[in-house]
Amino acid sequence: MDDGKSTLIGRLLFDTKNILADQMEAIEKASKSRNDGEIDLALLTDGLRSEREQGITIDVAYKYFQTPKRKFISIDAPGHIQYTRNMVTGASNADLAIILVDARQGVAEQTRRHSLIASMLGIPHVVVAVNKMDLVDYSEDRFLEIAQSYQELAKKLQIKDLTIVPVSALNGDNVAEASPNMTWYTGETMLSVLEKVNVLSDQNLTDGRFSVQYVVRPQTDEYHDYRGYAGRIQSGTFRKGDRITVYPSELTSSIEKIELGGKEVEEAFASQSVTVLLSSDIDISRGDLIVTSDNAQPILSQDLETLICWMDDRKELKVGSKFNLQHGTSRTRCSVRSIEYRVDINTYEKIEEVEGLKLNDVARVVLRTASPIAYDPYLKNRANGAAILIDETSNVTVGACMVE
Ligand SMILES: Nc1nc2c(ncn2[C@@H]2O[C@H](COP(=O)(O)OP(=O)(O)OP(=O)(O)O)[C@@H](O)[C@H]2O)c(=O)[nH]1
Repeated sequence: MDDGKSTLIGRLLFDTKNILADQMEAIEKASKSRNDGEIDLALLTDGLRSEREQGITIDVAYKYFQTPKRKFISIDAPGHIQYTRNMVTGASNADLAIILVDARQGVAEQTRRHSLIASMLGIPHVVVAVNKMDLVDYSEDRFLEIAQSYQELAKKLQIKDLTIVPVSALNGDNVAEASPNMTWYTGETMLSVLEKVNVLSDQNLTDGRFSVQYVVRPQTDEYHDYRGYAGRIQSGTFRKGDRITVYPSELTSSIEKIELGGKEVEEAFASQSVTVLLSSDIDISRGDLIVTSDNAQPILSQDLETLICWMDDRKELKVGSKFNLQHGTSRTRCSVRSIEYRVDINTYEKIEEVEGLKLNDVARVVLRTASPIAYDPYLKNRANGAAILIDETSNVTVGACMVE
């Protein structure tokens, strides 16, 4: 909290000229009414803050910006512990996580928690912004001290690609432009890291997974033979003629037609929403998973070993607790068979013999589902390896699961 998240995002938008003239005017006006009269870039993201103060539950805030090299979506995961839930839901399909550290405080509990979650979520690239360098006289020694303690943490979490940048979000040092105040730093600016990071290799582009959202069956004579399956491709590519297997039934067929935005296409790939028609009439319903037969197949099972981030502040997760498990478009009941261990947030050690999970606890939990689900291990396929736990009575999301 208050590490400078809003200011950093504001600075990125400002320096990359992604702020509209009218927004800028409003910010200048609002800043003038404050005592120091300096432009407060945090005001850009402050719509969020006033909502939060009114106690309205906000979900993840998305901000879009671009440079000549790339388009970005920034997902704001507010820093307070209670907001970890937003971080989990927002971050499971993120390519890169920026973790902010206040240079005066160094690596804090929140840094450890967010880093653990980034690593659990398999976010492939982590950039640590050591912020407020202006408040520590742009000291190289202070930066190196923080960088070293973060590197130790990163090693334990097996974070693969790590970059640590000293910045001042307020003044713009090393955000989009190299800092004249930290000539000892010879690495890249934050923006240049964001622009160069290789994200294509992070997606699973081979294993076709398509979770059926609707069965399309127009009730008119003209279309009486039409039977399409609409949904979003979670991973991989689907081509006309591909052999497919449907889960959980394991019935097979092949793709006759793919429709994208009302037009027929030869192929479609991850994150596109399409309607698929098959060459034979097999029984498929909402929640089924269509898979390309010639690639790796998912695991079909009722027993799931998962890493869970528990998000309920009222109830604890206990052995025997029952939930609805939402995986892709399928929903099934499940119960907790065992809690193997909980992860200590400070040392990342495994604590065994755990009675129950409290808000924000991260643990390894074995679940048993009422009907089999077709999943992939999360680290192989993030889209088809993640699921959420839903409270049966309140219908609220109470846990995020990464299937192992
Ligand atoms: N001196 C200095 N102050 C900064 C810097 N970055 C942010 N601040 C100040 O730190 C305070 C908190 O900044 P915010 O951007 O609102 O922090 P936040 O992390 O978004 O805070 P929450 O939204 O409450 O989680 C503000 O007063 C900022 O002006 C910096 O690089 N240097």
